[in-house]
Amino acid sequence: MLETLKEKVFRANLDLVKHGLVIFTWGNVSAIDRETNLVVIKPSGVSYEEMKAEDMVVVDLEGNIVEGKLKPSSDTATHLVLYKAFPEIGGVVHTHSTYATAWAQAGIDLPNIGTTHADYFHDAIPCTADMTEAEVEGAYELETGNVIVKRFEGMNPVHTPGVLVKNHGPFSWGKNADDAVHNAVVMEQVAKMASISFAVNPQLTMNPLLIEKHFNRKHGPNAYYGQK
Ligand SMILES: O=C(CO)[C@@H](O)[C@H](O)COP(=O)(O)O
Repeated sequence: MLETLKEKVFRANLDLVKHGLVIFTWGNVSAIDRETNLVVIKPSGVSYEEMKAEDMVVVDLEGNIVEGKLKPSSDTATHLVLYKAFPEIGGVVHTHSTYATAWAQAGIDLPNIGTTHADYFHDAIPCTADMTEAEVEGAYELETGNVIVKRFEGMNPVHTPGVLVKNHGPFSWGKNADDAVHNAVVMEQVAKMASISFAVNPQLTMNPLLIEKHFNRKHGPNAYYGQK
């Protein structure tokens, strides 16, 4: 079932390697079929070199395996929370990419201080709060999703398609798996740029007019970037 989506999710997982976002098996991509509400996700702990499209696992929104010989990603419950909370999204990515993870470990929001950031993320990329003992000792991956959703109260997940899970790493999302991977690559790049910028000048500023200009030129009703 969902063979086409399995192939897309498989290719998207390989793109994490292509773009230098993962070491070993440190990452995962999923996508949802909104007609059936079934999610396709990579198997846990399988090297990208050995992975095949038919290894992708199909689960329902409660995490039950609907099809697949292998165990789904250990982060599956987090992906599922995001699909339930953000009906606009179609794909989710988690990595331990170096610079975005470093910001997550630093425990602060990744500020919007450049047009590269503003082209894809309207706001600062938020960092979640510390997880409580109950959250860590409980259904950890489920609670990881819950702390992301709590951090996004009052925020638009389409305008800011990513988050830094404190002391863990980045999650990104998009309209499909490829879009989620694209946003994961941008998150890593703008985290790297911000790290260098702050090292050069800790007193950074950003023109709010540039944020609106750059975000709106790629998003929304009057977008004009590319061949639109
Ligand atoms: O965050 C982690 C581990 O801390 C995970 O992202 C793994 O690094 C990938 O796990 P699988 O998807 O292979 O289960």
